[in-house]
Amino acid sequence: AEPSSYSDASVVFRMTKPAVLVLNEKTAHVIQTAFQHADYPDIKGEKSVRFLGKIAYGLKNIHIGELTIENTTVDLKEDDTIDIGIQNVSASFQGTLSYGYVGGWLVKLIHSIDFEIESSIDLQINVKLLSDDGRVIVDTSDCYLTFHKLTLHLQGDKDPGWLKQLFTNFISFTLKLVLKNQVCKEINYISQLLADYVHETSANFLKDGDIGVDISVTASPAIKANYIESHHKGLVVYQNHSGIFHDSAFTPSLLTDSKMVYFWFSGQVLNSVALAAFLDKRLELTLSGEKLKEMFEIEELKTQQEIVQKIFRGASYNDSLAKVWSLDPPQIILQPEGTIVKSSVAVELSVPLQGEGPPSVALYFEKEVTVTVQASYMQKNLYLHHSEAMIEIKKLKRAAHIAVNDETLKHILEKIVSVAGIREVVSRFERNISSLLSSKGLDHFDIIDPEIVTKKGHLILQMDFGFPHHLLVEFLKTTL
Ligand SMILES: CCCCCCCC/C=C\CCCCCCCC(=O)O[C@H]1CC[C@@]2(C)C(=CC[C@H]3[C@@H]4CC[C@H]([C@H](C)CCCC(C)C)[C@@]4(C)CC[C@@H]32)C1
Repeated sequence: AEPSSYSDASVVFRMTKPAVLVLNEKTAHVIQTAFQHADYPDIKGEKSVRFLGKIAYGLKNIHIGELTIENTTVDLKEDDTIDIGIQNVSASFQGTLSYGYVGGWLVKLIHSIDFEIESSIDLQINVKLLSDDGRVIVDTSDCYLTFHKLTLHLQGDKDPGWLKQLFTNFISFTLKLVLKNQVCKEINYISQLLADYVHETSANFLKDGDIGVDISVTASPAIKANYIESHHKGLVVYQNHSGIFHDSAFTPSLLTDSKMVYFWFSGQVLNSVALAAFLDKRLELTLSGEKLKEMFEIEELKTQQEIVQKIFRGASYNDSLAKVWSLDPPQIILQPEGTIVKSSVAVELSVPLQGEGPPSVALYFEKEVTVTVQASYMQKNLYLHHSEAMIEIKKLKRAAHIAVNDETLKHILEKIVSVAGIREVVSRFERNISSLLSSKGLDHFDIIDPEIVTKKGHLILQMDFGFPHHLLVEFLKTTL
C-alpha cells in the first residue's frame, strides 16, 4: 500500500536533481549570510602557564570581515538527507584580545590588543526534511566544520613571540567551538526561515480573496536519488470553510524527472476551486454594446438578421444587456484530451421596450454546455483553446412581442453560444487568470518551456526554471 502521505495528498510538488543544482548555485549566498548574521559571543578563559602563573584572557567584539566561498556541492541521499558540501570558506574575523595575570581572585589586566584571525573552513551539512503540524521542518543539526587554517594575527604583530604562541592554541580551540556552534545554529535558523518563506509564498500564490488552498504537508517530504517530493493536502478553503477530502490517486510513477519541477493536482482540487468560484459569484458576466453586437451579427446569422431585429425592436446594442451566470458549480473532468467542463448556464437578455427607455427582459434561456479546454502558458500568459461545444437548451422564455417559433429561436441562440458565447467566456477566463497569475508575481519567475498536461483525473504542470533571484533577494531583505 502507498504510504499515507500519498493517499492524503491532492497536490504534490516534485523538484528534480537539475533544479536542486540550480538552487545550489545560491547556497553560497545563504551560507555567506549565515556567517555574516551569526553573532559571535565574547570568549573568556583562563590557562595556567609555566613560569607565568595563571593567565586570564578574553576575546570580545568578534565580528566577521572578508568572506569568500570557493565551491558548493549537493547530493541527494535516497530516503535520507540532502548532503551539502561547502568548500574553502575563507573568512577573516576581527576582535579585541584582553589578557592578564590571575593573582588570587584579582585579575591584573596587562593589555588589550586587536586581533585578526584568518581561517579556511569546509562545511558539510546533511539536511533532513521532516514535518510537524503541516509544515516542513528543516533539520541541519548534522553540521560539521573542518578548519584547514586558523591563523591569529595580533595588532601589527608587534610582539609575535610568546604572546602569539600562547594564545594561538587557546584561541583556535575555543574559536573553532564557537564558530561551529554559532555558524551551524545560524544555518539552521536561516534554512527554516527559507522553508517557511517558501510555504507562505506558495500559500499566498494560491489565494485570491476568500478562496485559498490549504497546502499543509501530509508527511515529511520524500528525498530520492533524483528528486525531492512534497505531498500537500490541497484542500480548497472558501471563507475559512475547508473542502472535504477524498482519497487522491497520486503515485510517484505519475511524474517523470525530465523537467526541473512538477506540480501535480488531483481533479478534486479544480472541482473545489470551481465550487468556490461559483459560491463567490465569480461565474457570471454581463454583455452589452459591441460584445452583444458581435454575438448577434456573426456570419452564421447573416440570413437571420430580420429575426434579430424583432428581438431588439430597433433598440441599440448599447441600451441592451445580456446577463450570463452559472446555475450550478461547473463540473470539471480531467482527461488526456483536456479539461472537460460541464456547466449549466442561464442567459437573460434585456432590451428597451419601445426601442428606448429602461430595458426589460426580452429573452431568458438555460442551457447545458460541455466543452473541452486545452491550456498552455507562453510569454507570461495563459492560453485556453476550446473544442466544439455540446449545447442543449433546457428552458426558453421570451417576451410576447418576439413572434418567432421556439425551434428557430433555439437554433439562433445555439449558434450564438457555440460560435461567439463560449469564445467570449473562455477568453475572459484567459484574461482574468493571466492577470491573477501576473498579480501574484509569476512574471518575475524565469519559467522555461512550461507544459500543462492533463491525464485521467489529474493535472500536471511541469517546467524548467532559471534561479528565482528576486525570491532570494526578497527573502534576505524581508526576513533577515
Ligand atoms: C443572448 C445571447 C448572449 C449569449 C452569451 C452566451 C455566453 C455563455 C455561453 C456559454 C457559457 C458556458 C461556457 C463555459 C465554458 C468555459 C470553460 C472554460 O473556459 O473552463 C476553463 C476554466 C479555467 C481552467 C480551469 C480550465 C482549463 C485549464 C485550467 C488551467 C490549467 C493550468 C492553469 C494554471 C493556473 C497554470 C499556471 C501556469 C503555470 C505556472 C505555467 C489552470 C489551472 C487555470 C484554470 C484553467 C477550464
